[in-house]
Amino acid sequence: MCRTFSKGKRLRRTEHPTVTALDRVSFSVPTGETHGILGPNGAGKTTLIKILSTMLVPTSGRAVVAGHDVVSQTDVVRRRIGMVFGGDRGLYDRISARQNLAFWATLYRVDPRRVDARAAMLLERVGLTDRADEPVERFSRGMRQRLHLARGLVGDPSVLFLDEPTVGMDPVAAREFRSLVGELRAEGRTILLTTHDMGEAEALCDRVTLVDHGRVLVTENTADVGRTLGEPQGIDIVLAPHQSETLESLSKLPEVRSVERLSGAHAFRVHTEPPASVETVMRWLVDHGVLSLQVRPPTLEEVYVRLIGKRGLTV
Ligand SMILES: Nc1ncnc2c1ncn2[C@@H]1O[C@H](COP(=O)(O)OP(=O)(O)OP(=O)(O)O)[C@@H](O)[C@H]1O
Repeated sequence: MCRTFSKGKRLRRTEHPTVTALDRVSFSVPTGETHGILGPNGAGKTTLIKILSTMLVPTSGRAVVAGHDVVSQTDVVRRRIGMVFGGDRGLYDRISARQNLAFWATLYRVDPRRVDARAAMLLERVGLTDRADEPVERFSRGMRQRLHLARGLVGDPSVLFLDEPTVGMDPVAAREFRSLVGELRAEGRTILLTTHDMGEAEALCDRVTLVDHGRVLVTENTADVGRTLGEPQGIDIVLAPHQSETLESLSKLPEVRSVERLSGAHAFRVHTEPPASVETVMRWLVDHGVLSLQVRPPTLEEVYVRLIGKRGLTV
């Protein structure tokens, strides 16, 4: 699937400057999977979600959601999906949480006799029953996001799109939100999540797709993505208090890229390069009396930074 946008004003009749937001993107998500779409600003994540949720049409190619084509079967797709955006879009501030949900339930053609019960059930589910009748403008970011999630669930969707749902939330609110997403995942809903938070992707996603410049770089199990790409593993070590010289010599080994201090006392993470040098460094550590050591796969963040990091801060 591809999607281009026209860029700025047309210069001459024949010229159509375009920006390619999605370039031959292809991947599939099995029913019941929580799938993360990761990539830097401008990679094409929102464009992808907009196409899959029928808000945009692809320039070429096709997309199927819940078994239905997003362009030719838009109405069916819309009845099966829910959307949750991060940020301030999509809620009416001056009316209450309950009124917001009743409004959306009506738009989703919920039976009018069941609208109140559905709103009450969703408010309970996202922990907002006590504040249900207050105007949304008084809500914190975390409460707004939980209301967003309730809104996304109004049509009881089998497929849920979450576009940076925890952006701007404090860590406690984000954790509560993730636990709600975990419950939805356990119910067997299919979830497509975009996020810049690698910890969030690691905690929630069965598989991830990394995109950059509108292209898919890799689709892989979250836990295996580093190994699949041959990313270097790390070695977590704990040194005895008298081993400061060992640490110094370790840092100077040609196979050691960096040594990172961990939170525990005398705990460090050794990053090796190339990947095959893990064994050499392990042997060196054992020979130098380091008894607490454990090889661990690269984190998603490490994989991301190595694949995309060089341009991760540019658009
Ligand atoms: N309506 C539009 N008109 C013109 N260009 C657009 C439009 N929407 C997106 N683009 C361009 O398409 C590319 C992909 O944008 P998109 O918003 O999908 O990226 P993203 O990965 O969601 O970024 P972010 O993480 O910042 O939200 C960018 O170059 C962007 O400028």
